[in-house]
Amino acid sequence: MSATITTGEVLLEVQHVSKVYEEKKPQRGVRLPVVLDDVSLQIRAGEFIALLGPSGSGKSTLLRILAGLLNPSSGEVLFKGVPQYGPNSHLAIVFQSFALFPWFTVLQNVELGLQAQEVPRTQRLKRALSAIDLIGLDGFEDAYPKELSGGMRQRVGFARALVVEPELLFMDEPFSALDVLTAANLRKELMNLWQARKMPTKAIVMVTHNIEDAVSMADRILVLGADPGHIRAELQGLPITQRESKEEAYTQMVDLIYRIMTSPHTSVESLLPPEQQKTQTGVLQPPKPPRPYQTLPHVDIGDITGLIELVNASGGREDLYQLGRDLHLEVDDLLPMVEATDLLDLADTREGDLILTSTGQRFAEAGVLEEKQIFREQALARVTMLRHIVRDLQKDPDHTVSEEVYMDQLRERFSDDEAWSQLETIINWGRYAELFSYVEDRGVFRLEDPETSENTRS
Ligand SMILES: Nc1ncnc2c1ncn2[C@@H]1O[C@H](COP(=O)(O)OP(=O)(O)OP(=O)(O)O)[C@@H](O)[C@H]1O
Repeated sequence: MSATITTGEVLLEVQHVSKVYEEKKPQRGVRLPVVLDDVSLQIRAGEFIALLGPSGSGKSTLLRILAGLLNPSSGEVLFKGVPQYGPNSHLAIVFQSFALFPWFTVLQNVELGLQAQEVPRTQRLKRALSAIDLIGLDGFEDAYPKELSGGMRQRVGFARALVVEPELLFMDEPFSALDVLTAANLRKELMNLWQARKMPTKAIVMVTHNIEDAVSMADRILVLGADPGHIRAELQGLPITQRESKEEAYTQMVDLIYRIMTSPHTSVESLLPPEQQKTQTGVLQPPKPPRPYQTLPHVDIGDITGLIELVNASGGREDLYQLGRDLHLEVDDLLPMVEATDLLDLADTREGDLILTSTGQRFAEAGVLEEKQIFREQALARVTMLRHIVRDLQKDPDHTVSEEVYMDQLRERFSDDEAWSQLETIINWGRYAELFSYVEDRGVFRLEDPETSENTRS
């Protein structure tokens, strides 16, 4: 699927790119997950693109493939129509973690960007000083990174990227390690430089977790979906004059993206207001069908309880965007919690709202013991592997079963890491529901009281 809503010269593109991370030592029976599946994207001169998507949807992988830091497993990367292999010298990246050398000064860190290009010493110095000046670091040339605040360090990150005068600037969550005010300040300055064309960069691509960053900065917003990673929706950004939180169009756009991201299995088209369906969107992919097996969101019970209680306090229905704000959570952190409440049939999502079911309402109003009882009933009814573990424990003469039995099943469906995470969530939920105990050093599940758990037999 290709970009369709912008018109400048195509600088960089990926065509039908897929990615599977090969293991150094492949293990038999372990499934290698497809991280990106048939992604095509064009980056055009003059545009600022934001890549949004749930955690694990492959945003950083896509950015690294575009930058030539990672090879796709299939598909092509083209720079101005020419196939690319290896790092692209026409672009620079700013990372979340700043990635500065602590033993070099600000000036030396910025100059480093030019050393690889073999720019003569005097020119290097001139260009580094001018990048330092541009990004507001004047006076800090001789300081070491440890003497600088997070915001100033990230400025060094920007100066080091801009000193090479890249045609494309990539940013991987550039503001997420900064406090709110510092991030807002740097964001504003960057946008001023970009909009006033004070930097030589022709296009910017930013990976972000923050919907508001995307809406306030980007000309085009790509929302990735997961399992496997793909471009789910392409939305035209707002005109610059409407990119402020007091504007109605801004609130509507943020709300729409929230709705898209919190409804991973709903067609984006059905979430769009009719007037937007034709005018403001490009590619809209039908949702990937849910996996034919269950995937548990990794969420603590306390978070599920807190979310349900908060929605109950708002009368049993609350806007997801508002919930994210109340809980100070990015959509990526809210999404697994919403999925968990949906999986346990405690709440449903509809039109961007989270609505408690009658069981969810009972759960919110219950005391601790009853809450646990409801959780146990819901978990047994809805979580297949928990039900299987309890059934196997009841059948076993010692009421003990090894975790390996379930890890073998999980490894057939998930990567090794994800299989362990799935098991960990099953253990947490099962322990809370008092369905079994888990003996960590032996890696076994045990039925504490086979008599009382008789009623859980399925
Ligand atoms: N070097 C690697 N080797 C193996 N798997 C990897 C590697 N890097 C990333 N992955 C896996 O690829 C998937 C996508 O990761 P990626 O970091 O691209 O996603 P993302 O959308 O940027 O996630 P996040 O928002 O959490 O940073 C994840 O499941 C991750 O575990």
